[in-house]
Amino acid sequence: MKILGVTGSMGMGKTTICSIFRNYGFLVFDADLTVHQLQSPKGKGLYHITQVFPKAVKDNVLDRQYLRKIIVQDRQNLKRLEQIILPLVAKERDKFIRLAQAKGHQWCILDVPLLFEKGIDQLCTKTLVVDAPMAIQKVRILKRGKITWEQAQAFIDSQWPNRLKCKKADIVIQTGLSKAHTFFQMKRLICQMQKGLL
Ligand SMILES: CC(C)(COP(=O)(O)OP(=O)(O)OC[C@H]1O[C@@H](n2cnc3c(N)ncnc32)[C@H](O)[C@@H]1O)[C@@H](O)C(=O)NCCC(=O)NCCS
Ligand SMILES: Nc1ncnc2c1ncn2[C@@H]1O[C@H](COP(=O)(O)OP(=O)(O)OP(=O)(O)O)[C@@H](O)[C@H]1O
Repeated sequence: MKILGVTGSMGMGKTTICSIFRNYGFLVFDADLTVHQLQSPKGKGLYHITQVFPKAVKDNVLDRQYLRKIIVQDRQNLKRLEQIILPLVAKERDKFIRLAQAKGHQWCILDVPLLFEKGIDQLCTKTLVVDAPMAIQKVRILKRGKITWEQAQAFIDSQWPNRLKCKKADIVIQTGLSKAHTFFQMKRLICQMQKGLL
């Protein structure tokens, strides 16, 4: 089975293009969603977070706003959080890959924001980076209203710049124009994948 690693900075369009893959029947592993599941009240990560950040969990619920705040105050807190969560994400990802293989899929897709930073590209047959101009990225993030630009920058700065990722990737999908333009690029790519041309 071939593995396509999908990545890109915050708000570049990873979720959008992965939903196109799903619509075409591909199995997609979503690392951000897995993090959220691991941090849910019954998730395997919550207890460990409580040990390192006692104030971040109240009544068995993770206070995401508090964590975002302490990450902006001290970027080492993001590293500490990664040390707890990323090994658990890796276990879930490996399980997912084994399942996709057992189901006989030709390809499986890994949607992982830290694909290059954490060397997960080594597992992939091909890599894809989703890209858009930074001005568009900023508008998208602020439009969601979930986090401030200062908070967003703490995450963006801890990732490789998107232009570096684009240089390293086998495939780049541009999402700065219309959704129709994104869909057109995706349709061409999926056609190549299905025909075994990639
Ligand atoms: C700090 C937390 C609790 C904030 O939760 P919140 O719901 O507000 O944000 P969410 O998880 O939706 O992430 C927001 C954006 O930040 C990006 N992001 C999350 N963690 C990181 C990180 N360690 N480095 C760079 N970008 C990150 C996400 O890809 C997304 O684009 C959460 O992001 C977290 O637990 N991060 C650590 C886990 C991690 O490293 N995830 C990376 C993906 S494998
Ligand atoms: N041409 C386009 N292609 C893809 N997404 C677009 C396009 N135009 C606008 N968008 C919008 O950009 C927003 C960000 O996309 P998306 O949530 O897929 O990014 P993401 O990379 O998954 O972000 P994050 O890592 O922060 O979760 C979405 O609201 C999406 O609808």
